[in-house]
This record gives sequence, C-alpha cells and structure tokens, in this order.
Amino acid sequence: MPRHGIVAGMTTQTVVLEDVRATYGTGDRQLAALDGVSVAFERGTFTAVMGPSGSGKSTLLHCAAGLDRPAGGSIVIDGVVLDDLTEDELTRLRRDRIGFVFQAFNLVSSLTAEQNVALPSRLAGRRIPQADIAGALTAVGLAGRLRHRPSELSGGEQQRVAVARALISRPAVVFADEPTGALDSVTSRNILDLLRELVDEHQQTVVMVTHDPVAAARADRVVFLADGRIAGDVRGPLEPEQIAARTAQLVEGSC
Ligand SMILES: Nc1ncnc2c1ncn2[C@@H]1O[C@H](COP(=O)(O)OP(=O)(O)OP(=O)(O)O)[C@@H](O)[C@H]1O
Repeated sequence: MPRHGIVAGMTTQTVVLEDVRATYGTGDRQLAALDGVSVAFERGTFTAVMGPSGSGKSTLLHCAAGLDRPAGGSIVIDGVVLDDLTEDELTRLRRDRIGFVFQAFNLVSSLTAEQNVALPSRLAGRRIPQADIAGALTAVGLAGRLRHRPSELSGGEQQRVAVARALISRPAVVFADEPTGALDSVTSRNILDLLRELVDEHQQTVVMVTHDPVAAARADRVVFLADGRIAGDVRGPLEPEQIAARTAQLVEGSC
C-alpha cells in the first residue's frame, strides 16, 4: 500500500485498516490494544464492532477515525492514506469526511445543544442553517431541548446531542462508540433507525461499537474483536441470539 496520498483504483468512501497495531504505556507496562488488525468497511454499509470489555473496540474506532495514531500498520479513509498526514491534514480530513459519536459524548459544557451540534461545522468554516440544526435535534427526539446546556440534560439526552452533532454534516463515514449505551429501548431503536437511514438512503458508511446484540443485529455485518485481534467477521442478517452467543464465547475465552 502506498505510504502517502490517494490510493489509485480503490473504491472511495471506504475505510481500510491494514495490520494496524496500537499500544499503550511503555517498557514492562506496554500493552498491545490492537495486535495486527486488518479489516475494511465498504461504502454504504453498516458494521457493528463487538467483543469483550478491553478487547480494543474503542481503540480501533479512534485509530480508524484518525483520532489516535497507531504504532504500526496503515489506514486509508475515502481513498486517503492517513499514515503520513500532518496533524492539520488529519484534522481537515476528520472535519470534511468523518462524524464521531464519542463514548463520553464530549459535549462543550458552556454551549447549548444546538450550539454543540453546530460547533464542528463552524470550526470548519461552514454555516449550517438553523432549521437544519433544529431538524437534526428533532430527529433524535430533542425538539424541546435546543437551548439546554449539557448539565441540564440527562445522560441519554447528551448522547443524542452527540449523535445529532456527528450526523449533521452528512459525513462519508460515521464512527459511533456505543451510541445507544445510555438509552431506553425505544430511543435506542430511533437512533439505530437514523443510522440505517444514513446507510440505506445516503450511502454513508457507519461503524458502530456496541455491547448490545439487539443493536448489532441492525447492522449488515458484525466484526468481533478479542485481545486486540479480529476474532470473527459475520455478514447479516443476524439474529440477536446468534450475536449474543458468539459474544459470550469470546468473553469466556478472554476470562
Ligand atoms: N489511555 C489508555 N491508557 C492505557 N491503557 C489503555 C488506554 N485506553 C485503553 N487502554 C487499554 O487498552 C485496551 C483496549 O481498550 P479499549 O478501550 O479499546 O477497549 P474496548 O474494547 O473499547 O473496551 P470497553 O468495551 O470496556 O469500552 C484495554 O486493555 C485498556 O485497558
């Protein structure tokens, strides 16, 4: 794989990880969070990433989105090789093509819900019409919360603001780290409907980390991680029970 620039002939709007390694700590305390992961996410598909706690799911998402630099291997997003990009180039790529729903939401506490949703686009120099911002918050069930600050919202409401923020600019790729983790089953289904709509109607690519077999069953494919390696890769349609059984096997194996 070329080390820099656009990869000729590669289908655009895909995410390709080749032998990606990620470590935390140094010396005796060094831990391999990702240990040679190779996986590709095709354009217009919805993939769930599952696996035991600590198996490397969030690290995979952060590396794939260019938020963390891997210790080795290669990552291509939408035809652009990330490996040698400068921090500024990476930031631009993220703003232009990637939406990220963080596990911890990462909302700015001093800003209202609508200001949080508009922030990434504003930083990229784009103005989003007020009606679109209100529409995105309405789509996640927060029509009555536009002017609320994060401290005035419940955990699930903050999570939904984070989802609206990631989707508003219609990024080519959406990475979502447990986007339904704090939600009741009805709200969770609404968020998953939204993610499906991105894929089915707009050909966006969605990669979602989840512990919930019901949420994973809405994806086209489930990639399983264990101990920083790919431990399974199954294409749907899948039943939640099948997904739960496979996850339980991996959890038992990692205990
Ligand atoms: N900032 C960090 N410093 C040191 N170790 C870390 C750090 N972040 C993650 N790790 C370790 O890396 C491994 C993978 O972590 P990661 O968060 O990617 O797992 P995960 O599968 O997303 O877990 P969970 O399901 O619990 O969110 C774990 O062993 C974790 O303890």
